[in-house]
Amino acid sequence: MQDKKKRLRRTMMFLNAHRASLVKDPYVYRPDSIIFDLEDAVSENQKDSARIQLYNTLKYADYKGVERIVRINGQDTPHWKEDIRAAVAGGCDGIRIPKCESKEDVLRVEEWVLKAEKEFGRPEGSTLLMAAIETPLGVIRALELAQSSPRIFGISIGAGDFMRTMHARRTPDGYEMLAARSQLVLAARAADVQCFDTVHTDVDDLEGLLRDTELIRNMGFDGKSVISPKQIAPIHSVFTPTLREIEMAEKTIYGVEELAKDGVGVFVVDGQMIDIAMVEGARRVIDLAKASGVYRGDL
Ligand SMILES: CC(=O)SCCNC(=O)CCNC(=O)[C@H](O)C(C)(C)COP(=O)(O)OP(=O)(O)OC[C@H]1O[C@@H](n2cnc3c(N)ncnc32)[C@H](O)[C@@H]1OP(=O)(O)O
Ligand SMILES: O=C([O-])CC(=O)C(=O)O
Ligand SMILES: [Mg+2]
Repeated sequence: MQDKKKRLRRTMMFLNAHRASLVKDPYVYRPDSIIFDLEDAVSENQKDSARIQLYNTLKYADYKGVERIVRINGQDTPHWKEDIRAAVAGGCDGIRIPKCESKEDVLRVEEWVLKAEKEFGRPEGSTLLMAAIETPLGVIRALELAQSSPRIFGISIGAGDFMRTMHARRTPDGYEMLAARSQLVLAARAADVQCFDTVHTDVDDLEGLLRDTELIRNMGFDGKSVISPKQIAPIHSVFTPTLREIEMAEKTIYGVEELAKDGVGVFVVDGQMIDIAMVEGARRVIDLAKASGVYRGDL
């Protein structure tokens, strides 16, 4: 469970669960996770057929190890309980709960997930949850949501609904998102769960996508939702440690190990002061490099 919760999720690609052309083989684009959307990408009169298509896809398509998450409809709709049954019966890895505002929003979903696990003979507790935060109240209660259930592996910010409910406007610099992003990443780190950024809706704006991704990676986010395969490679490039970062991490780990024997606690590598406090960050760089498949060293 802990391994599943902590897996690499640099990109989580949304797709409309109703569109056969999208669900048939999206794993070929190698996102870290797929999010089958039953919520806003599916029109009201297609909800039932989207759910049936979702069940069949989860049950019969081999996604070659790519994680399969389902975004259910909101709890103010008549759909969410059936969404959970279809997702769990099909064997999804996790459920994304939209527009979360309180612990109860998560606990209600958890109750129905457990019922479905029992009904369809899935291992109890195996379906993970993530809380999507998309309103001011949700942002203020980010820590409560991040700590709401042992099934929670992460929280995410959704800019579309957040801008709507804040009466705010998106700008290229993203200042209007700064308070929410900061609050989310603080809550996620405090609760030891992952943190994901919102989608970049302009699929042709590579420059803006890279700027946003650099920003959220520097803030401590673990990944970003995407809406198009075009967005996967640029985001992975930002989240994959560079050769220089890997070399510096190795020098830090080996250096602290070696010099500690001689009673040296602080030293300089390439003009940079290194001390014991930097080892944890260096190990994280190596772990991310390993998970991203670019590490060739012995650590
Ligand atoms: C604010 C929110 O709530 S966001 C979450 C809900 N939104 C979504 O789920 C939208 C997901 N994205 C999509 O549906 C589509 O990318 C759209 C509608 C935005 C654009 O669709 P298109 O115009 O077909 O995109 P485009 O021409 O770039 O597609 C190129 C290829 O990538 C595929 N593709 C595009 N988006 C996706 C996707 N999300 N998942 C898998 N494959 C995709 C297309 O099928 C196409 O494949 P092909 O060349 O084999 O035919
Ligand atoms: O969570 C996301 O990025 C997509 C979404 O629902 C929103 O922006 O409202
Ligand atoms: Mg939304």
